[in-house]
Amino acid sequence: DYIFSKTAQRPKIAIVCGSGLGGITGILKDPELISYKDIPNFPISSVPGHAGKLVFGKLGNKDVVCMSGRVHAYEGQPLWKVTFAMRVFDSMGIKVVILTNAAGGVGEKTKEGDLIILKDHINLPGLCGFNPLVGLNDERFGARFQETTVCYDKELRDIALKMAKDCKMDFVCEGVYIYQVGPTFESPSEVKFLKLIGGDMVGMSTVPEVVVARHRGMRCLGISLITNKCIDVFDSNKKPNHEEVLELSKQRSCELQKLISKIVDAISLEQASACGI
Ligand SMILES: O=P(O)(O)O[C@@H]1C[C@H](O)[C@@H](CO)O1
Ligand SMILES: Nc1nc2[nH]cnc2c(=O)[nH]1
Repeated sequence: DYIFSKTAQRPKIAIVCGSGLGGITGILKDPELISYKDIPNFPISSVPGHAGKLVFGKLGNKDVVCMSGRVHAYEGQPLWKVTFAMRVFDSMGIKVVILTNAAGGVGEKTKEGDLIILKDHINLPGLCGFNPLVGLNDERFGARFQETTVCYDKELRDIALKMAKDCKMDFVCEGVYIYQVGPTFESPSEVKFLKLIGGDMVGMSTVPEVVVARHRGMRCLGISLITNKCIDVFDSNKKPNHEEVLELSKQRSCELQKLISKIVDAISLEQASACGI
């Protein structure tokens, strides 16, 4: 109610901006900003590169809302707060959520600067009991047992790959994202393990949000920017750090904005509602 009292825009598409990836808010037409701190109960990020505002506006010919800044579990927030925005989006009538993140490349398939469309994820903490759907379930908001066979909408993934091909972006492909809570970056042995279990990239966000968004029936598309290669050799002098993550995000932000704009243009919202999702 608070959000709708502040804007007359009624978007059906939400975009969650990962670390340093909030630049897309700068290309929205007729932007209207709402600070997280003014929205009742909305959690505020403490991480550099996560601004803390909802920005409504037009991307091409469609209304969207961008979440510039997200909270992560490693900030000490419970998962219901980490995923709170998904419940807000659902009550606003959002049908499609595009989630971006900065991630470390795990396998040979990824290199710095690649944009990887999430084909699937491994919810490592979820498998060990740290899942946003743990707790009493209110059937009005989704089933007790949520299936996760296709978390990342096939039609949206195909659109993303086609748009990347049309734009000759040869650094875009699909991959599997592993969620770990953080805030530690991975040790070399952990990287070997992540590779072994089938991950292409690893990050500290997105998956809890997607689990809740799917529980609410919203269609999801995930895009990882590979900001660094995870280090799987012992005694390396190279160390991952948040500054290099933000630097790479800055360098690739134009391409990511272009890709998201094309995807949003190509999304058919009519088709989405015709499928009942
Ligand atoms: O919000 P995202 O997943 O883009 O943020 C990543 C994970 C950590 O928050 C941070 C590490 O540099 O970037
Ligand atoms: N877990 C994790 N998250 C990241 N976000 C950006 N780079 C990384 C990384 O190497 N590991």
